[in-house]
Amino acid sequence: MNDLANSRFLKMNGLGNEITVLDLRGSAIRVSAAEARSIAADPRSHFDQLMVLHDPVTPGTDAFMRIYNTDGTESGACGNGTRCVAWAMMSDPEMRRTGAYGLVLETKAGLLPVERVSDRVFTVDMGTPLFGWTDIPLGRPFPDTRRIAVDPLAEAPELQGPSAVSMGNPHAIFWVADAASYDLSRLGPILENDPVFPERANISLAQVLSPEHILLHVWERGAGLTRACGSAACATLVAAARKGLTGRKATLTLPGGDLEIAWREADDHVLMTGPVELEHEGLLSAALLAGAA
Ligand SMILES: N[C@@H](CCC[C@H](N)C(=O)O)C(=O)O
Repeated sequence: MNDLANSRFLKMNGLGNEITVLDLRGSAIRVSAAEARSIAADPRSHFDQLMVLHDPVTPGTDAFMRIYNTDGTESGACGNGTRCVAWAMMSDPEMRRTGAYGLVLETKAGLLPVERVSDRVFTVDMGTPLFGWTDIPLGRPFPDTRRIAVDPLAEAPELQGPSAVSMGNPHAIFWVADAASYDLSRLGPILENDPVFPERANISLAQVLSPEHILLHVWERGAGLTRACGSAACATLVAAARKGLTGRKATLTLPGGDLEIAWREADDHVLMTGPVELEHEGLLSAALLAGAA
């Protein structure tokens, strides 16, 4: 029997970004890429991101999170998933609970302090954005990552000069006049795999509506078209502010709803505020996991 078979999971979402939460604290079990893909293959536990909780590593933190995409690859950041984990750790009756109003989560990319704003609304301190071409990373030097170059697409040659940002994961933001007019499910996989992104990238189409409001459609690396992406919203606000298109605070409207993003002047940290929803709980399918190497 697979170690994960019949483990309890929570199926949640952050603005429709599908999140499955699995609590492995207190055990030495690790999820393999094949197991993550099996969990994603079951409609009950399907996810854009699987958030796996492990015992804390850094003193003063509440848990270490490993974040898996649908294709089994791992990411250093997931804003919507981090809010879901915070709700689960503070409110799920069967989880070992911690932090009534706030906690600190850790990923391979750093620390993420979270505060509860109301029952199902949380603010995550997503940390400091990085703009250096080696930090993002990009495959070749760009002195100014507010505008980089990708291979032109035959069907949308105007998609050029994206901004590139790391929020603990790589993001490319294309500035467009009408985000909804593009077929991102066709263009996303090509742009995600452009040779300029050696670790691939999350692809955003951003339409600036005003200095306080951006419309955003996101193709997620390793997961595909999603209804929302928290780290993309943070990366987009920061990139827009650096280009002088917005101030340091804006509402980001995604297909799943709104996120409030603020880029704090005092320490350059990006704060993301948004809701979470619990859909159902369940037990991981033993039959599907039996097929995972
Ligand atoms: N949905 C997430 C980001 C997901 C991570 C991404 N696909 C990656 O591989 O970096 C969010 O809400 O931030």
